[in-house]
Amino acid sequence: MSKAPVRVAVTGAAGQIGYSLLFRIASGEMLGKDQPVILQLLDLPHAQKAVKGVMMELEDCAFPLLAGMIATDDPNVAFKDAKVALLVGARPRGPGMERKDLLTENAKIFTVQGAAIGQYADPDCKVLVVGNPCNTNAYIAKEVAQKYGRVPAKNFTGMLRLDHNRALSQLAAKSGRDVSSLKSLVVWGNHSPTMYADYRFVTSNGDNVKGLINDEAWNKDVFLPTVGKRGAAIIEARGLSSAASAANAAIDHIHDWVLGTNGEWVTMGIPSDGSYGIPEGIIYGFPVTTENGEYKIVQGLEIDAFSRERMTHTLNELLEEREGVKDLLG
Ligand SMILES: NC(=O)c1ccc[n+]([C@@H]2O[C@H](COP(=O)([O-])OP(=O)(O)OC[C@H]3O[C@@H](n4cnc5c(N)ncnc54)[C@H](O)[C@@H]3O)[C@@H](O)[C@H]2O)c1
Ligand SMILES: O=C(O)C[C@H](O)C(=O)O
Repeated sequence: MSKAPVRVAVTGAAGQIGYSLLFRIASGEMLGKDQPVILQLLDLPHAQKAVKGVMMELEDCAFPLLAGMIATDDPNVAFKDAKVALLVGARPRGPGMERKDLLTENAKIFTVQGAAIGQYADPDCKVLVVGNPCNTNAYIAKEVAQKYGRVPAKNFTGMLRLDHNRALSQLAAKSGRDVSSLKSLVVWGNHSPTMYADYRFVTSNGDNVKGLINDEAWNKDVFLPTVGKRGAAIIEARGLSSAASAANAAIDHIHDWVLGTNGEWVTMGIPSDGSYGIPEGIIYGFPVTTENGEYKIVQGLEIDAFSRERMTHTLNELLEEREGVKDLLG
């Protein structure tokens, strides 16, 4: 018997990430090749015509798993009964900006959408915030949604997966090992240049990759800055922020959360439970494994002095961002 369709809400549906994302969701790459989906597309009133154009293209793909779609400018309609919500719609940064420069402009979007999710989404809705600064926007949506007591705080996540994937590619290139052989990477903290891509535990076919590379200066002077500043490098090269790779990371994040990682680690930005000394509730990149639709933080990792310093640095930035949105949360 075929499965019942799952409602997937996507905001910013007329944007550049939306254009890479929607076709892959509809083709089954996110929730599985046997899972029909109904797309609930949110964008601003002036973008509705463009959303209709994207829907025409989706129709023209004749995806067998696309069981329906709606377009709306009303968050309460877009999130109704959604089991997955991808919060992409927000202003992207331009050259010379940091992601946190978007905070005041984009933060209000996530108070409205957090309230809509809290009231109307499926109580088990899995929420991924992509719009920047994504950790703090996820924090805002989570806090606002908690006022309604329906969708639990743990369901609000931010996207660190693009950083994780970027780091994997850099490590594969440096070590000469296949990207698919690399296991146990984590990117701690904020989706910003302060993030800490920690390759100390990475293995490839049983070999420790840090040992294989054996070049501490490369870690500090090349790897960490390359991963941390990759978003800016793409803006500089393309004149626009990353889109296809961001959509790909969103697909990976939800795919693994829903369908499981078979014991392997991925990085998710999740509300801290206090693990590794990160204050409870902050949305922070952690190593997780997932099973049956639930994530679990990988525990017991040794945190050396260098790592602690980097983890605290990125935490401090998140604490500052939280302070910056305090008034919005009342
Ligand atoms: N977390 C990450 O790794 C990551 C990666 C890439 C981009 N991003 C962020 O994703 C966001 C979207 O990027 P993009 O390139 O698709 O931008 P874009 O400008 O191409 O598209 C954004 C879309 O969002 C819509 N929008 C704006 N406000 C909205 C609202 N309140 N409700 C619904 N829709 C709204 C716009 O009309 C537009 O269609 C940006 O904030 C960008 O910085 C995050
Ligand atoms: O860097 C940006 O502003 C876009 C995105 O967050 C990225 O990392 O590519």
